[in-house]
Amino acid sequence: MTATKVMPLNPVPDTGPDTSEPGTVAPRPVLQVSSVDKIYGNGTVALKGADLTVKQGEFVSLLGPSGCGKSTLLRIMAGLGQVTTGNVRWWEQDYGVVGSRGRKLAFVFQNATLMPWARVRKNVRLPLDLEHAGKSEDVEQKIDDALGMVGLKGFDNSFPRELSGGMQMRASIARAMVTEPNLLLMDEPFGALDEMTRNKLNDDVLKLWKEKGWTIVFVTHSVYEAVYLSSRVVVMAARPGRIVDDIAIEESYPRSPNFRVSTEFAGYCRQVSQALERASAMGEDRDEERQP
Ligand SMILES: Nc1ncnc2c1ncn2[C@@H]1O[C@H](COP(=O)(O)OP(=O)(O)OP(=O)(O)O)[C@@H](O)[C@H]1O
Repeated sequence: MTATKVMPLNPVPDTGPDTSEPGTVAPRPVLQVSSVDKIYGNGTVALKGADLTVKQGEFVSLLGPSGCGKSTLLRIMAGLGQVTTGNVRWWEQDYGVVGSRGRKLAFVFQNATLMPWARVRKNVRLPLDLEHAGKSEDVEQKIDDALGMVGLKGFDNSFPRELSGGMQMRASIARAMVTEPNLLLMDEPFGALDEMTRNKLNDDVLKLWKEKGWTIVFVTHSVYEAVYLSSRVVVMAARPGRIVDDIAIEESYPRSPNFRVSTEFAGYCRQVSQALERASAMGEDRDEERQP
C-alpha cells in the first residue's frame, strides 16, 4: 500500500473551496462522523457510536490506549474502510466530492512506506503519476517545492535506504504534499523516531499546516506530542472503541519550543494524561466484566 491515497477527480458540482479564515467566517466542517459503528468480520466492535466533527483549519489528535479504534476511525475518515452503521460526510457532502477542487485528502501512514527500489524523486512523484499528471514543468516544480518544504532539497536522487528514518518520513510527507491536499490524515507518523527528530518534525508539520491552511487529523500515542501540536485532543476508550473526551488546547500558534517547557504545557499534559487514564480504566472495566 502506498503512503498517499490519491482520490480521483469527480464530476460533481463544485461549490468552491472553503476559504474561510479563522476570525472572519465560522469555519465549515471538513469531516463529520455521525453515530458510526464499525464491526469487523471477526465480530470485533472497533467503534461504537463515534461522533466527531472536524472543522476547517483544525489540528485534531486522536489519542487512546492500544486497540481503541484510532486507526479504524482514521481509515474511515479517509474512505479506506466501510462503516457498519452511521455515516461520514466530507466537506458536508458525500464521498464523491473528495478529490475535487479544494477537497483533496492525503493519508500518511505509520511507516514511510517508500518504494525501496525507487529514488526519492520517483517516490514523491508517485501520486502525480497515478493521477496521470504527465511530465510537465508544473509537475517537476510541484516535486521540487514539496522536497524543499520538507527539507529534502538535494536528496532527489537518493534511494530510501540512504536516508535516515526522519528523512524517510519527510519524503513520505512530501509525497502527500504534491497532491496539494486540504485534509491530511496522519496515522502515528513519527512514532518510530527518536525524540529530537520527532520534535523537529512536529515543528515542521505545524509550520506547513499553517502555511498551507491544512486541516489535520493526527493519531498518536504521545500525550506530549498531542498537546504540542493540537488545537483539540480527542481521547478514545477501548472495548468498544469510542470517543470519551474532547479537550481544547487553547494555546495560540505558532507554538515555539518554549511552549514545551511552559506551565501551560504541563497543565494541559496533566489534563490529557488524566483523561487518558480514565479512558484506559474504562476499557479495563469491560475486561473485568467479562471475567468468569
Ligand atoms: N482488519 C481487522 N479485522 C479484525 N479486527 C481488526 C482489524 N483491524 C483492527 N481490528 C481490531 O479493531 C480494534 C481497533 O483496532 P485499531 O487498529 O483501530 O486500534 P488502534 O487504537 O489504532 O490501536 P493501536 O494504538 O494499537 O494502533 C482492535 O481490537 C483490533 O484488533
